[in-house]
Amino acid sequence: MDDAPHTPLRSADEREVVIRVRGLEVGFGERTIMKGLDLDVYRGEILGFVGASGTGKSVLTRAILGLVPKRAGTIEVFGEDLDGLNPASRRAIERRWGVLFQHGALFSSLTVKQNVQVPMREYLDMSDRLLEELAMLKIEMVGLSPDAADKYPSDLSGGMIKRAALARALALDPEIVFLDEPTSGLDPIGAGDFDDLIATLQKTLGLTVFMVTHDLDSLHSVCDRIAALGEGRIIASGTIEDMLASDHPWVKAYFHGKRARAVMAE
Ligand SMILES: Nc1ncnc2c1ncn2[C@@H]1O[C@H](COP(=O)(O)OP(=O)(O)OP(=O)(O)O)[C@@H](O)[C@H]1O
Repeated sequence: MDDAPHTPLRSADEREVVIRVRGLEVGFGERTIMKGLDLDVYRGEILGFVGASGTGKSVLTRAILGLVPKRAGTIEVFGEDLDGLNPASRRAIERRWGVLFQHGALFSSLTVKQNVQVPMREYLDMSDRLLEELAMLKIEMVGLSPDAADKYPSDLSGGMIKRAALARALALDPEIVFLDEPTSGLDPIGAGDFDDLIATLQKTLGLTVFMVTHDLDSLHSVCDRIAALGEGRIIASGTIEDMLASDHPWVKAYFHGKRARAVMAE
């Protein structure tokens, strides 16, 4: 195993790049979902990832996480090429990210606290007392009351499930969190509260957040940068102002559409 400290990847303007994707190609059978896709994610930013339904936002997220195979290209996380890692180094990288999948994906037979403890039990060797304390800390961190800890997912509201899933994603103090449509299914107030929570955690913990979202409110209120996926690659990226200035027809329709205008007017 290569234990030498890695020199962080830097962008041209000296920002640290925590995820670098180059020339990525992913497909299933005869279908190519993305090809020649390049993307940089910078440390400490909230990157909102948009694109029409079915363009491959979840597939890209899963490809970065190593859950779907790629046909070509490189994916570097924290400066390490994920293809070149032995299993121990790979686990060490995985410990440094947390994931909130689209539907929360909590284990229904486990309580909230037990769900939060799953990654802790897998990666950490600690006493039951410490596991208990750490899990309660994460539950509190996402704004759930202590009595939610012993509830089962079926006893929780949609917003509480998202928070519990976020607590589990934060279980190992990750540097990056991947959120796949975290506000889908929440009412606007619940979605706004969740956005505020993400923004607070990003500031207090210095998290890098990779967030797939259709939620224009989230894009406006919490994202530092936005990347749009279409035609199997990144068709536009930058601040909300950059997106508003884009000539790409889909980006234009999305950011200047009726719903976008309503959000801008708020
Ligand atoms: N395991 C798989 N096998 C075959 N096709 C797949 C697989 N996973 C995803 N796809 C296909 O890849 C395409 C992209 O799917 P993906 O879920 O990434 O879209 P998305 O941009 O996240 O969409 P949405 O916004 O609706 O969630 C879809 O056409 C989907 O059917």
